[in-house]
Amino acid sequence: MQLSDLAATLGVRVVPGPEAGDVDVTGVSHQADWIRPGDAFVAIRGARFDGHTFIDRAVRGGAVAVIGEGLPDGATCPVPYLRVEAVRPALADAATALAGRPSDALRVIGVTGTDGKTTTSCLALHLLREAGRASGLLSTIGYQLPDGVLRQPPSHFTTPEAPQVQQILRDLVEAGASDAVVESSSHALALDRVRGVDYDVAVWTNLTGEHLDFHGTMEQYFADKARLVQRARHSVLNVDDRPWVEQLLPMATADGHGATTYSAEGSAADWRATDVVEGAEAITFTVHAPQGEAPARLPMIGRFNVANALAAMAGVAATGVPLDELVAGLATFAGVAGRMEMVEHTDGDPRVIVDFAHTPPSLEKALETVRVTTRGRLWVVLGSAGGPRDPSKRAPLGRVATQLADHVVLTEEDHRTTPLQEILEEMERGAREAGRENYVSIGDRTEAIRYAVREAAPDDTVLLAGKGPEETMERGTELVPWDEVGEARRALAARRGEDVS
Ligand SMILES: CC(=O)N[C@H]1[C@@H](OP(=O)(O)OP(=O)(O)OC[C@H]2O[C@@H](n3ccc(=O)[nH]c3=O)[C@H](O)[C@@H]2O)O[C@H](CO)[C@@H](O)[C@@H]1O[C@H](C)C(=O)N[C@@H](C)C(=O)N[C@H](CCC(=O)O)C(=O)O
Ligand SMILES: Nc1ncnc2c1ncn2[C@@H]1O[C@H](COP(=O)(O)OP(=O)(O)OP(=O)(O)O)[C@@H](O)[C@H]1O
Repeated sequence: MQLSDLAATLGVRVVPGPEAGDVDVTGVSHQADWIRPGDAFVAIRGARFDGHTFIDRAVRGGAVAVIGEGLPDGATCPVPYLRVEAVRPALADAATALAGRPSDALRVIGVTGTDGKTTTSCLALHLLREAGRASGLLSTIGYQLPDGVLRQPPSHFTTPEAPQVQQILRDLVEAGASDAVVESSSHALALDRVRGVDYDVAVWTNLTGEHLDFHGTMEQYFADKARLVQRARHSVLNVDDRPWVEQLLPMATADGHGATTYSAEGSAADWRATDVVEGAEAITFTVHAPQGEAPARLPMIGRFNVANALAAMAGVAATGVPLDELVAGLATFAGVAGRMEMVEHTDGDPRVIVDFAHTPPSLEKALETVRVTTRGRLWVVLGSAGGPRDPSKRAPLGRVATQLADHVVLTEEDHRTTPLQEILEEMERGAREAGRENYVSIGDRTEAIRYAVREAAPDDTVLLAGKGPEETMERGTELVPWDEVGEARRALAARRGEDVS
């Protein structure tokens, strides 16, 4: 694409560099180290750096133009400069145009919400594939083309920046995909990372207090997430997500857009689940849909996964897949790593479950649902993240854990540069304020897991909460490899007296 055409797309004029004449722009990046020859570099003023500082590095990497909100006083640019009003929308618009607007050629289902995004996205992908659609996924766990291989984009976001989003959608189109599921975080919606995505369907799971360190207030968090529902031609909304659903419905149906509702808790809705039976390894229920009703089996544990299943089914149904195919697809879902993942065990071992719940509401739901299928006592091992993460959830996590589990082991979870002792004390305070004393604090997570697994009886369940599938632990400024399921396996082996040194 010629730079003059890109400038026209962004509605701005080019400030020429020392060389006269137009240039061909072949890509775009906001990260100087990722620039390939022919790219435009987008200079973002961030929290830590001004991207303009990296112009020389980007040009050495082959950048042929720079897009930004204005050069710093006295600075010059060795290549043409496009001055825009707002740099993040420009990054998205440039990336979308350069990728050839790939989402126009796809049916796109966007999934947002505080909890359940990844599970719902993976379920939706599975249902689409079982219905015979060549489909892809962009999610916290990585991205998948129709070949089903899980790949990682260069930055580890739920939803990466616009150039990667658009590149992945482009790759999907080139790989022959007809459908895409895009897990769309509130950060991505607020920071215009998905601005160029043309959503056919928006799926909303729920909204609870999280990420307020970024959004500031619940109202802003809601408004940022609601952008997805406003943009999509059809929305799938959770009527149990009060009070937000009342505000969402009119937003979703403005501009002649459609909406369907779902409820896993027996409320009136287009999609409902009744006769829910939670088993040790699967949940069965009757699904009531606009097309009729059918018995369904979901091979997962966790009552909230009924809501995720309804959300995914309603989202995929909105793209034209019939109910019988959805129900058949549900029965063959293999689950998502680190979400209610059961660790294999032998007779005499307690049941150990690894789950990603890291907010007080999701921990509450996780403990409630695990309790239903626990014959003996319920243990939970958990921590709370430090550094920039919201400190206000530490005491509620301590309270919820000690109120709903019989035994609680408080431990580390990415404390970063926050003193671990400070986090443990806040969680202990939450427990004490609830009048609970059923906890111990063991800072080292390996030791904490070994303690709970060793002390638990065969009928007990040990829930390892908060780390889920994460592959690293942030201790101080150190990033150490982490494998929660591996830790659980070694703890079970140690309990059986095997050598795990
Ligand atoms: C709050 C937030 O989202 N900030 C984002 C912001 O960072 P920042 O303002 O600190 O940027 P900066 O590091 O000062 O750099 C400014 C510019 O210089 C560039 N730069 C910087 C250094 C360098 O060596 N070279 C270079 O080119 C950067 O690429 C950037 O364009 O812009 C950066 C560039 O894209 C993002 O990496 C960064 O995400 C931060 C690291 C982050 O933690 N984001 C998380 C919280 C996030 O997005 N999470 C959501 C939700 C997850 C969930 O649902 O749980 C997600 O979608 O993952
Ligand atoms: N519908 C739901 N309601 C409440 N809690 C849920 C729901 N679905 C999943 N959870 C809990 O949240 C955890 C994370 O699930 P999942 O990864 O699907 O959500 P997410 O929204 O993608 O999370 P994140 O934004 O942190 O990546 C699960 O391990 C489970 O404990």
